Amino acid sequence: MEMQEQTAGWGERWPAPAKLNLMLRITGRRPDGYHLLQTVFQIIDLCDWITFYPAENGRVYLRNPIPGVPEHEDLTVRAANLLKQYAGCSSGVCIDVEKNLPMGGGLGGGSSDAATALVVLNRLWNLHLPLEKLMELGLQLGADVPVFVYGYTAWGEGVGEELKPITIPEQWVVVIKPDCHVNTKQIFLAEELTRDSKSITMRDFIAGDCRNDCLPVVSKLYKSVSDALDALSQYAEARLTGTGACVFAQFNSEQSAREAFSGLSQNWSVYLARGLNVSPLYEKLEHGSV
Ligand SMILES: C[C@](O)(CO)[C@H](O)COP(=O)(O)OP(=O)(O)OC[C@H]1O[C@@H](n2ccc(N)nc2=O)[C@H](O)[C@@H]1O
Ligand SMILES: Nc1ncnc2c1ncn2[C@@H]1O[C@H](COP(=O)(O)OP(=O)(O)OP(=O)(O)O)[C@@H](O)[C@H]1O
Repeated sequence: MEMQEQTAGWGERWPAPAKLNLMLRITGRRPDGYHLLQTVFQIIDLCDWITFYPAENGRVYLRNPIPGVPEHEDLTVRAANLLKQYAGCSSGVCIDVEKNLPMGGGLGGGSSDAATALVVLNRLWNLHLPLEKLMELGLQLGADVPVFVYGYTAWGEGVGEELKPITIPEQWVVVIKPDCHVNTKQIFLAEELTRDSKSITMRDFIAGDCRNDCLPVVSKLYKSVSDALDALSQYAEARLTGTGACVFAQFNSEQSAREAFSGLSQNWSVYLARGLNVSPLYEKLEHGSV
């Protein structure tokens, strides 16, 4: 029995879901240059999958490093090391990331990988850190990490770390990944970016105010993003997630989403997904063995 408790969860696949920013307003800028936002993060069912294996001598390493990302910079490795350092933990881990989410797409894949590492290793290493502490550690890795630790579709303010629950219909979505990587920093540094949007309420958002202030800058700099928006607009209202490059549209029925998906797949890299109110990571934690 004791043995089983020690090994449960190791060697299992844990989901790291993507998010969409259903709206994104920039309401100001902090003295350190970071932008103050209002956003709605919706978790979707497209996922990376992460497996953790015990490792000797406190080593933290990747089974398969992502091409182009040095191992020590990988967000899962950084998350594991941060957790070890904060908790004074001497355990090790070998991390296997099955990467499905496009990088630099505005879907938050790297951030979600980091959040899954924080939440699952907290359990596997028996650290018992509270969720708030994991969110705080996550924020040191990136502005999108806290929402994935939180694990619910949320209304976000601050730089995205002040989160409140919001329940949204779990609609079908079609996501296009244009063939470019958008550099988040470049967009936030752009002179022409609107930084003084008025704050809105959840009610304004639900009534249809879902502008993304990054859209004009991104579609001007990246033609393939504006082309993708045009293509998707033939089926439904198309929006940008985060700073892009991905664009998405919501559909009320699976059939209408599938029609758009098929129509677009010939010319675009497209994903069909479902909006969720609860992260699949938490579904697994509640029903799984850890
Ligand atoms: C655009 C969003 O995806 C919306 O969810 C996030 O705000 C961006 O989150 P992220 O990719 O985790 O970004 P980070 O890695 O924290 O930041 C990348 C760079 O973008 C700029 N940045 C980011 C977030 C923010 N609120 N203001 C900023 O000015 C900073 O220059 C930062 O160095
Ligand atoms: N495990 C990881 N998965 C993806 N990217 C990683 C990872 N570790 C480090 N990175 C780095 O982080 C960068 C951003 O990746 P990510 O997938 O989070 O982009 P994104 O979808 O644009 O995120 P966001 O919506 O947070 O801006 C990558 O280009 C890569 O250099």
